[in-house]
Amino acid sequence: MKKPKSKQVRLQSRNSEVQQIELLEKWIQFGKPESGSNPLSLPPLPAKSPIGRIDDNTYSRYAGCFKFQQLPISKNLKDGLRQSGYKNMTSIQRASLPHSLCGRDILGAAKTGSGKTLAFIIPVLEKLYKARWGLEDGVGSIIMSPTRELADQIFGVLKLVGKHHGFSAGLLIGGHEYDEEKDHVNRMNILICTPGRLLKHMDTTPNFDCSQLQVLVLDEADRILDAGFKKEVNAIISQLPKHRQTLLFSATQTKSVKDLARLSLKDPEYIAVDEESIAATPNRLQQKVILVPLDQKLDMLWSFIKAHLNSRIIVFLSSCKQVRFVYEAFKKLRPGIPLKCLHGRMKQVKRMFILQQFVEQRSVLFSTDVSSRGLDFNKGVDWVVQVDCPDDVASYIHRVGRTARYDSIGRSVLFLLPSEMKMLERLQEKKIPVQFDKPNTKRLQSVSGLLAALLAKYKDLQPLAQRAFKTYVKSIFKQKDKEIFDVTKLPIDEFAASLGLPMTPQLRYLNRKNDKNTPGDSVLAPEIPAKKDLIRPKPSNNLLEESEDEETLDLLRSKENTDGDVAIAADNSLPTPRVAKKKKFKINVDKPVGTRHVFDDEGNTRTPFENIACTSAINTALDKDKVRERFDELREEMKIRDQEDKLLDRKRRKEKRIKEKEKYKRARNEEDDDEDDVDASGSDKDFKNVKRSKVYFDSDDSDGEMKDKVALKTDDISLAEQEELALKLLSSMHS
Ligand SMILES: Nc1ncnc2c1ncn2[C@@H]1O[C@H](COP(=O)(O)OP(=O)(O)OP(=O)(O)O)[C@@H](O)[C@H]1O
Repeated sequence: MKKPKSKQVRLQSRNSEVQQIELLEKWIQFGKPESGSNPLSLPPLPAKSPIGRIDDNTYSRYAGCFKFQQLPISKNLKDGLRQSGYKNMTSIQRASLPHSLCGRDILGAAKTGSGKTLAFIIPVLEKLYKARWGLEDGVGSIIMSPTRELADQIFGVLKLVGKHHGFSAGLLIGGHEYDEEKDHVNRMNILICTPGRLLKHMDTTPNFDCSQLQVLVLDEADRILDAGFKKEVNAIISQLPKHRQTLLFSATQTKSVKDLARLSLKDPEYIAVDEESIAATPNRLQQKVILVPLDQKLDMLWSFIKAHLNSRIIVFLSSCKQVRFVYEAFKKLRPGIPLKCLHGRMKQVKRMFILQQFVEQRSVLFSTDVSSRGLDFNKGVDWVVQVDCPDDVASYIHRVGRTARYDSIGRSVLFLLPSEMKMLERLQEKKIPVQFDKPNTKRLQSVSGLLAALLAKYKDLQPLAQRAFKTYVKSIFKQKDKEIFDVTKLPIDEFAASLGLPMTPQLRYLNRKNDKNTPGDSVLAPEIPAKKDLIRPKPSNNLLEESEDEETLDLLRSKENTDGDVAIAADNSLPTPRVAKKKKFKINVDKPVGTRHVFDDEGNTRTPFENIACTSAINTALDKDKVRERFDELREEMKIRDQEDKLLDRKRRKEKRIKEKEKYKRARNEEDDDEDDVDASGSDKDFKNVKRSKVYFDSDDSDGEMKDKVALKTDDISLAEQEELALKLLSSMHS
């Protein structure tokens, strides 16, 4: 067991810490680079020149130095860096650290894989060290990342290089136990978080206080500051003190004055180390663009995977649904290399597990843009394959940046449709050295036939293929950049066939009525049951495991579906599961639904009412008008009661829906508060909508049930009452 330090030893170490901080402060002040200067333009320090204090008033130069050991940073950090294998600084570290260590705000841009993480972790640790920050001081620094995986990775680097510092650090991301975080968050000095989760703590954790914040870091700053996170980030910033150091880093930096004004940066240093460089992407990255018709994309991908069975490959597709279909279908075709998939709808634990497996094993990872930013697979990715065109050049840069990191080599290939060739121009305009090639079709292996057979064999795959088809076309339809993404130029039918679909699902928003292959509305009309008559049974298959409910609901509640076309029409190619809705029970006083029959003297059946009313009438010669009058009265009475019942029913349904919504909100807050933190570019936005629709659907469903119950109840009451009233009527007539 470690012996507790004696009072004297503690005093000594405190004194030496104070002295070290004093020395560091003086050293930093002495060699402070001019604001706006570029430390990269300075010559390196002569070999074997002294480091730190030279004499009483002179210190060594640190701006322009090459080694971490030459920086005015604490011994603890130097030890941490050395033990983690970091010796020489990368360009972005050399350019930014002399400024950030002086406490200046930084707006840093450098290529992917160039070491930006250390460029912000070092000033964070040093600022708190020099302020002698302790447990009781609370949150001293916040590091925000757009995705959970990236936050986790930053946390790992912080733990590694900061292990000799005594700061407490916490990872606040969705998918973690919120209550556990809540208990510890107030004792954390450094928080690494996604915006949604941080805001949640700001809003709900008692005594959560960031008023003493010293340093705010936004990694992938352009992403965090874009529209997807705007609300959260504005709310967070409004709760942070203005007097702080702010560091913004990204490979594709924002220079928008509006964005920077939101952050109240003070004379920030603009550090763009690669501005002069020929390429905006890593030098050791070989980049290819190939022209692939839409209906050959999967053939090309399959052939590519078969030709690179001993590689680590990331395949980017545009949506979760694309990812799931291609992953499931290719898995069944067994290419001879492990396949994995990653998207924003997966549970956090599973996401982390998949990433871990991908690092450990040569495999193919099918992914959405959730893994396009910041992730550093330490064993290296051999290939980045972009099957679907990225939204823009920035997205391209981040995707290809998953390979060729630091000093390793890497290769990437982008599939472009003939209609997307404008993207090639855009890449070239941004100094991205891509080599354009025509694909080698001789080695192309066609999989569409195999996919069709798979779809016929595995019914689970059919809905996946349909969704992949529809989501892809819709994503192109929704793209703003029509110069690149033109849905009218897509060979829709060929594309559907290439996924193995026997018929092209209908896409009404494309107005393809005249298309031979896609039956128009009028042709489809008799085939399609009205939406109200359909209840899609929940698919019971293991392919639709995680978040399948949401997907099913998404399908049911998608815009297309609410418009009453796509989901149903699309199923024209498949046997549409039709389940008639339960009939609503209605009370008809004129024709009671009572099942009890009595027989008259001639053996004719009579309903209870007839029996009571008519027979009595015959026997007692009742006044028929009086009877009719009384019946009318009763009918009116029934109507009023029916009305009351309906109101009561509506009120109950409303209350139930509110309860459901509240329950959902609570659950959503706890589990997925930072859907926003994951890739707002589609997949995770989808997720939000889907989750929402789940609740509405659930409540609708239960409403449906309730309606039936109420109707049955009304029926029960009315039958009983009918009898009771009839008896009353009898007695009144007798009297
Ligand atoms: N000074 C250094 N010496 C050696 N390796 C380094 C150094 N700095 C960073 N690295 C390594 O380089 C790799 C990329 O670093 P990092 O993840 O910080 O890049 P990045 O610029 O943030 O990339 P991205 O833009 O994709 O987020 C990591 O594996 C990291 O360990």
